[in-house]
Amino acid sequence: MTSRKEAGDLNQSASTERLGGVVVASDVSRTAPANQYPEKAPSHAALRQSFSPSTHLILLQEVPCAYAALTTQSRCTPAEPDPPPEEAVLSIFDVKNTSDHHQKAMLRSRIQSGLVAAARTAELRVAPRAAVVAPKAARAFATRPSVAPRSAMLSLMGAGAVRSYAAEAGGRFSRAKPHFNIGTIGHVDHGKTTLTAAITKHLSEQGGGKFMDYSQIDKAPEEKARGITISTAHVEYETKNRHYAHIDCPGHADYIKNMITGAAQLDGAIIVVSATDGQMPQTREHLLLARQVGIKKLIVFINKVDQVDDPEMLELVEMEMRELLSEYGYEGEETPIIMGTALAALEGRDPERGAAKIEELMQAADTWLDLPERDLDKPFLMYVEDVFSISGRGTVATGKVERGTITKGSEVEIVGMGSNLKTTLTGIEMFHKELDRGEAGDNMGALLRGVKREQIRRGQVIVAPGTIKSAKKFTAQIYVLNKEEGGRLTPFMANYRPQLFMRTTDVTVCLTFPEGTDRAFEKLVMPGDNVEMVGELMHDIALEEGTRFTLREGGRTIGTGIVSSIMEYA
Ligand SMILES: Nc1nc2c(ncn2[C@@H]2O[C@H](COP(=O)(O)OP(=O)(O)OP(=O)(O)O)[C@@H](O)[C@H]2O)c(=O)[nH]1
Repeated sequence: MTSRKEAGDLNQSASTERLGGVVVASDVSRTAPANQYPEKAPSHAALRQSFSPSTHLILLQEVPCAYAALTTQSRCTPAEPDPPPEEAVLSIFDVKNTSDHHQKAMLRSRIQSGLVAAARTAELRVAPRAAVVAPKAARAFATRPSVAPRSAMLSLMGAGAVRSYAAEAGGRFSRAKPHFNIGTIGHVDHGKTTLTAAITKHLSEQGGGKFMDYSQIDKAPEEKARGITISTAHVEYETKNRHYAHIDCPGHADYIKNMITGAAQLDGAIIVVSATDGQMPQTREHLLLARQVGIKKLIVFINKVDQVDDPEMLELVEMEMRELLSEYGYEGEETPIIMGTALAALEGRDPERGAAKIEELMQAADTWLDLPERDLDKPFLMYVEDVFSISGRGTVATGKVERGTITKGSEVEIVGMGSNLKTTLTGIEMFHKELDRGEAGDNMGALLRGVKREQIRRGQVIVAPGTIKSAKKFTAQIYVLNKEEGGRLTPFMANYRPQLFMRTTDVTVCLTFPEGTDRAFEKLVMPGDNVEMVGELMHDIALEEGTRFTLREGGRTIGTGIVSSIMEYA
């Protein structure tokens, strides 16, 4: 058992991150003196001591095999497997003494993707406890657009609310206005969250939704302390013409993965650039990702103009943004660029550069950002993002409907990760309201008949039966990010194994050159290259021609790609 002192050391020197009240301890082995890795990881009880009693600690129970093997190798073992639910610890023991670079990178990616899943597991675990405290609390089962996972967790803990199904919450979702998924992207601290709050404030004054202040969007207290957004937050508002779901994408480099998942759901985006800094590395990276995830048009908001006195400086930022947009395949000359101050709009001062600019921004959104073709006529496909057990109702999977429509009572198939399970969709809900029909673009919850919680996982797809297959091997066109875009500094060769992120899933992929490639054994792929490669996945996922994905290694994005053909189905 680790002593209180050791646990305290761990608190200080291990890289601990706080995710909405959840403490994530990583690199625990780093706390040991060099060459003396702990024989055993600190116990749950020891970790518990090092954090305040009010901190919610959870355990990542589903330790991936590779991770388990590697932790053994580094002579760390996961924390006690089954601590009391409300006091579990998510302990991540990074590996210091494995020399296998690829395995290490893979491990890191797995850890990152495990965080959100773990937070969600915790959220479900606290639900029954909250129910005891407040049995009559408002019952609302939240799909993704209205409440971010992390904020949902906090509201569960704070207000004692319990997840339940929409039918119990009452009301029906209105489709009076066309729906648009918009988001704020851009470099860290350029003002994305402030702008999001300012938009809700402005529109709420015109009756277009509810004002969400900064702290409601940028929710967790820990996060406020660090001043960075960790998870994507979802907000809902309306203009005269449209209903918007808004995703505030985090700008911090560590959380690009979240941004990728968030950005993948965007129909259009507002790229926020601070007038003081101009474009920064993440401005470029987010632009590239926006293009790769199929966002056709953007609007630029040059923020913090109150801090720049020189009009020439503003002109320069605008000019550079237009050039950058063109460089990344956007219509640089025509794209609306609005200059203002989100903070002034939020604080209700300087109306000319504040509120008026938010109005201009939303008008540009209504007119410049085209409503996407919803692919309504194609066969139904939804990526599973979260899975919940709703007592008395059954299993609900949430996610974005990629294409097609679905009505209650339809047959569906769950595909990917070794599964092709047929079932019936018995309920659909969105924004806490029940619907008879779900359609492309919706973020919906799907109630599935006779499916156990363990039978469906994030990363699988729910589809019209027989319309997509799970694949293991494919060819793809890949763009490898260069140094300026935050990519690798060095080239890689065949058999490179980064982590492939696609919509709600990630899996290790082995990249080789297509058959017949001249001198493939010595061929190098340089940062900045565009290259055709063959990818073989560690496990199968639903794939088809045109599927886009992102490649990451060691916590950073190294490339993006698009599937050009399927070579082998699962
Ligand atoms: N002077 C001034 N400050 C602003 C303005 N907009 C935002 N800020 C400040 O800039 C800082 C960062 O703003 P955020 O909205 O948190 O930035 P963000 O892009 O969401 O940052 P991350 O969530 O960390 O990616 C905050 O201190 C804001 O108060 C503005 O128009 N003028």
